[in-house]
Amino acid sequence: MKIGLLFGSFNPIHVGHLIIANYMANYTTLDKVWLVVSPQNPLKKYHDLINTYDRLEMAKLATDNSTKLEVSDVELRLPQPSYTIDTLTHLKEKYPQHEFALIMGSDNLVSLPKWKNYKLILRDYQIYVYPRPGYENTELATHPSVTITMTPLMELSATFIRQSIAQKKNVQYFVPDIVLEFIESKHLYR
Ligand SMILES: Nc1ncnc2c1ncn2[C@@H]1O[C@H](COP(=O)(O)OP(=O)(O)OP(=O)(O)O)[C@@H](O)[C@H]1O
Ligand SMILES: O=C(O)c1ccc[n+]([C@@H]2O[C@H](COP(=O)([O-])O)[C@@H](O)[C@H]2O)c1
Repeated sequence: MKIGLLFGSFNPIHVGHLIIANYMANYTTLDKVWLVVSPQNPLKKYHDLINTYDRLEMAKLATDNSTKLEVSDVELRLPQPSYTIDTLTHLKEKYPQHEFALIMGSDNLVSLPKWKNYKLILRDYQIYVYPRPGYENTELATHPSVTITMTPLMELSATFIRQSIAQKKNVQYFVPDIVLEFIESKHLYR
């Protein structure tokens, strides 16, 4: 099977993530998309990063009724911070029957040269990129491993959702109802 990997902190998962993942699983040659929950992003310093298990649980709840989206906890068992090349190497060994590809926004394609062993990533993996406003121009866009898609976008971020919850704003529809129920029941991001 050809599996697209969408890496993220998912702090929390929101409809922006789900729209991208579902588009990639249905409108490209990918068969499935795995949302890989990163315990610690190597390039981000959070002060409000909640427990990895709660982030994982919300991602699972959000994708429970999908046949094409799955959640992977593989990075919980790997050294931190989570370097994508290391996770890819691990997955390739563990699932030799699958072909793995990467999914990322054009913002990440611009910063890809800062990632660990990025040349190896480009050499060995296909990358499906969705455009993000302000990040249209990067020479990597024409790299043979890169496919630029026409994904519909929803400019929403987990940062905005966390801040909104802290300000007691109603974030219904930014996250699936079941995720909102989880956040409220555990008093997250207050
Ligand atoms: N609204 C969105 N549309 C498209 N891609 C998104 C959107 N929000 C996040 N992404 C992408 O999803 C992946 C996982 O993102 P991440 O979990 O860091 O979410 P985030 O909303 O950007 O979080 P934060 O605001 O906490 O930094 C990243 O590749 C990121 O670029
Ligand atoms: O491997 C790296 O060097 C590397 C550097 C920065 C980010 N990443 C991965 O990219 C994912 C999305 O990053 P971000 O900054 O858009 O949230 C993150 O969860 C990491 O798995 C990976």
